[in-house]
Amino acid sequence: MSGEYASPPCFMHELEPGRDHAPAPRDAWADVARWRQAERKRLLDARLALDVAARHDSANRIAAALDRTIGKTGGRTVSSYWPFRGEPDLRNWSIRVIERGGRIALPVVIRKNWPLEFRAWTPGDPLERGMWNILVPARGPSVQPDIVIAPLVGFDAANYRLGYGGGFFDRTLATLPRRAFVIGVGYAASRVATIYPQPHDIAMDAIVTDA
Ligand SMILES: Nc1nc2c(c(=O)[nH]1)N(C=O)[C@@H](CNc1ccc(C(=O)N[C@@H](CCC(=O)O)C(=O)O)cc1)CN2
Ligand SMILES: Nc1ncnc2c1ncn2[C@@H]1O[C@H](COP(=O)(O)OP(=O)(O)OP(=O)(O)O)[C@@H](O)[C@H]1O
Repeated sequence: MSGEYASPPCFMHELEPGRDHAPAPRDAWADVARWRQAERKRLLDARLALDVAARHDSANRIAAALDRTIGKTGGRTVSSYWPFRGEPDLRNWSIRVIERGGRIALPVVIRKNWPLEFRAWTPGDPLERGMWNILVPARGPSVQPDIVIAPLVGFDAANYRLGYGGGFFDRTLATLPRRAFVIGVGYAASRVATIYPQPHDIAMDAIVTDA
């Protein structure tokens, strides 16, 4: 199901045609935040309804598309992710990156409202349960990725990403000491017309899906 017909945030009715200037929406962010919350739920429910075979097939297509988008990963550090809540499983792809001479890092939540840390990971390294029970490397150096893969709940035509709502990737990308190439990864069915981007939202350099 596509997201094209989802209802817009409440303030949209204020943008009447024929006005020479639209009034500044009152507390537009509160309306957008409410809309995003409902949209996340709709998109996550749709994603969790996919069966295992469909998800597996999608992950393979995404892995192939990532290879085309990134090219050679030898000598480069790629931030991947440990999948949860129906995200495409890129763990085998991540291992292949290492086999081809690249490095893999995984994002670690240090605390809420704080940038993520990226921690180096190779197969066999011990993992522990971090925030929201996501598995993260138990130790290992903090590294700066050249390429950041940001799993998405939704995305739009201008490459803006909707995540779980913690603001972690936006906060992290805003403070990276060195610019990275940022790729939003998810299912083609997670596309919406717009996520109503806000000043804090940072567009992805590319979106990779199973389409
Ligand atoms: N696999 C994976 N790992 C990841 C991310 C991700 O998107 N995918 N992250 C990408 O950022 C970070 C974790 N971000 C998360 C942000 C919010 C929630 C979450 O469940 N939030 C609650 C609401 C909490 C609140 O608003 O206070 C919820 O939805 O019920 C989970 C993970 C780091 N690791
Ligand atoms: N650079 C930033 N500095 C301070 N606050 C930020 C920054 N980026 C995002 N936030 C805050 O984070 C909150 C969540 O933002 P948003 O709805 O865009 O989350 P999201 O992109 O879906 O989440 P995530 O990146 O964790 O997957 C908002 O309240 C927003 O103001």
